[in-house]
Amino acid sequence: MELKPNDKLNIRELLKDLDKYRPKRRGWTWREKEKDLKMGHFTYQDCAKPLEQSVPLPSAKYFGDIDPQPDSVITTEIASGRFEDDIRRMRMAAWHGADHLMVIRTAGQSHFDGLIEGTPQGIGGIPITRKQVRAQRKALDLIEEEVGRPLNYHSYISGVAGPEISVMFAEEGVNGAHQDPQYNVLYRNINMVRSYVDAAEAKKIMVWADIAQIDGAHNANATAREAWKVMPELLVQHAINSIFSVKVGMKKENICLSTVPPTAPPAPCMKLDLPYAVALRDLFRDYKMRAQMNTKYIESSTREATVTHVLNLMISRLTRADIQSTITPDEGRNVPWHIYNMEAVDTAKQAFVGMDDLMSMVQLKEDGYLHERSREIKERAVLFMEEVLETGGYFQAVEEGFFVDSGYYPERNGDGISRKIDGGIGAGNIFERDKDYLAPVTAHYGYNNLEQYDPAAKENPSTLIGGCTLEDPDKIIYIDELDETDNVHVRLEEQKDLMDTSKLKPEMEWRGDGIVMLNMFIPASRRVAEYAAIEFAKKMNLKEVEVIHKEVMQTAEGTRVELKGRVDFTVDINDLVIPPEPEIMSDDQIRESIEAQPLKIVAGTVGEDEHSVGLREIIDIKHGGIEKYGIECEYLGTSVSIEKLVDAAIELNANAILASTIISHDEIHYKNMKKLHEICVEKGVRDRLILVAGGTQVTPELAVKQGIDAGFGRGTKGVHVATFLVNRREEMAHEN
Ligand SMILES: Cc1ncc(COP(=O)(O)O)c(/C=N\CC[C@H](N)C(=O)O)c1O
Repeated sequence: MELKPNDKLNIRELLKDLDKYRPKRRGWTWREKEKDLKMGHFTYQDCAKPLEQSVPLPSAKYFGDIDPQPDSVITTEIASGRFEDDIRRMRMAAWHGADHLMVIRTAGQSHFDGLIEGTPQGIGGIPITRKQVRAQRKALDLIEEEVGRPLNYHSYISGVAGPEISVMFAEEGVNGAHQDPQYNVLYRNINMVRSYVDAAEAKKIMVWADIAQIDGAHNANATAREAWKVMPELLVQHAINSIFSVKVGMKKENICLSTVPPTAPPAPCMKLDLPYAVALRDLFRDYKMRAQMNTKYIESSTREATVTHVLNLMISRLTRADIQSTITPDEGRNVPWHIYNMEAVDTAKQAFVGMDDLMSMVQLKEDGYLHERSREIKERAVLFMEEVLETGGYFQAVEEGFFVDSGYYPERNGDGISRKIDGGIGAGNIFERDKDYLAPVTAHYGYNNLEQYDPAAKENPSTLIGGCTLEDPDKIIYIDELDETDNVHVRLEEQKDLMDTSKLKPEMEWRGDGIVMLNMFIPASRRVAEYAAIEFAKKMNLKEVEVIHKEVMQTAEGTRVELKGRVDFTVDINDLVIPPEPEIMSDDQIRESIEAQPLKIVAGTVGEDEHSVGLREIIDIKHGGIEKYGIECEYLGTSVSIEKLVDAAIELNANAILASTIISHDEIHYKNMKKLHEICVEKGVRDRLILVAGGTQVTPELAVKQGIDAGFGRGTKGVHVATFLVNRREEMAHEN
């Protein structure tokens, strides 16, 4: 299979021969930094090798459509619950610049004490199964070919089945995984002895597979009553998982500390979060930093979340982020929708390239508040660790509720998460290995009496069985489906009307869900506005209408309301009347036509409007404007009356009038177009003048309805206008 940019990824095709699929490689891939990267007019210092195909930022069009890629790996979290839909989201995210696709697991998979098989639908994420992992890794093999950059596939090796999942991930070429026994203990109440024994095994296998590890410290940020209070303990949590991983044999460049700036505005978050970020990177300078965005202080305003996340990105830029994980700005109101995954990836890309080479201009002060606060956090962390040791070690400290206490250590409020050493899920099921214990497998932690059969096997255990599944994937028992009703084939059958057909339905979470969003301002108080908005949406025949965001503009004057609702109908592409894309002639064709028959225009920004940039770009030769074709342009400036524009055209015997109509309040742009047409008719020159209007809010079809010859909207370039003028003059010559 090969992906073509204009063809959808064929899920059915992808699912074929999954039993024969083998991963192309093992291990994590970091971005290739390119020093002095030249793109367009600019040189970048903190960027990586560009993509071969991508979706640039909207404003890239002003800079020759460049799409510089920051040097940090960028993560997007994928969580729809249907892996077949997630694959499309992964492709979109990869085109927007994500190279770390992190797949959230279905709720509670941590408590499954074995592997799940097949393709059941998940809740808030997918049940991580071999088949789903294979399908997604196989898809990423194709997607990385089309964007031209390796893509890291990631999910979680936590929970009761951690070791089993780590083996499956190693077999399936998974590139990154969360693995932190503290997560099991604190947040999933899995027995701590079991969790550390399992973690040793899982990490050993991750080492073999070169899987990059992300720890679970970020969870304390989200769980603590006041996130900034757990900063000392977070350093301790990072230390525990990091050194445990090193002891198991994990290399430090694969140990990624998961760190979240703990606060968000209106707190003075830079003042609170930057010292912590500095302290962390100071203590753990040999390890990788996986910067996460704040998920705790996030509400239903995607705007507010985005600003908070840009501040988080600034901390990353001021310190270090080897992996920049992104949180969708709609995290605070529902399961992330794919359009917001792209927003989050774009926010990271945009902020990072916007802050390119920042540290060549600014420096973090090494004295004063920043230094003192950072040092104080480290001191508190050391004291915390010392007390853990005094109290009898980690297990004892957990039992005494040391962790996620709402006090700022050494302040204690006695409300930490306490777990019994002999309690929790999986308690009491750790057994000492017998003297003759043997496991002929390549990656295995601890006592393994291989010499009893072959002393040489100690270096290469699986030689005893001719290779285990890590050497011989044909030994993997691949199970296709276990549930005949809850699987991807049933879902695809349900969706068949919307796949490979001309029928379209809007979607937010899943293909065919019909979900749309509405944004409206209601001039009423919050409660009234909410219920009025629902009523409007219902009258628009939306189903299951739900308000997903309310924002007071002023308590009495009005409220902004965002809603979601469902449409039940489809639109057939074949029924759409799509006007042809404006054709453009080659530069030479235009020049030849103008040389053969000179063309003169008058232009101005009409009405009481001072915007001039857009029109100048359409006209001026230095912007690739129409002057470059030899068209003679008489520019009358801004705030030009319609009458003056027409009189100038008559006086100069021009062929055309170009009116810039940027302001669109009260449809003034269309009113001015209508007036332009009418004045030309009144003066008896309408049939010899080409009338063109342009502006960012101009819809071509509506412009022509005002009587002018053409309207040009956002993104128009000189070549579009020049092509139109040449063609329209030709038409008029035939008409007269
Ligand atoms: C160490 C660890 N293991 C497993 C899980 C989740 O695993 P279950 O939900 O199946 O228990 C988590 C959760 N956080 C990861 C999402 C976060 N938004 C992130 O980007 O890190 C975790 O931190």
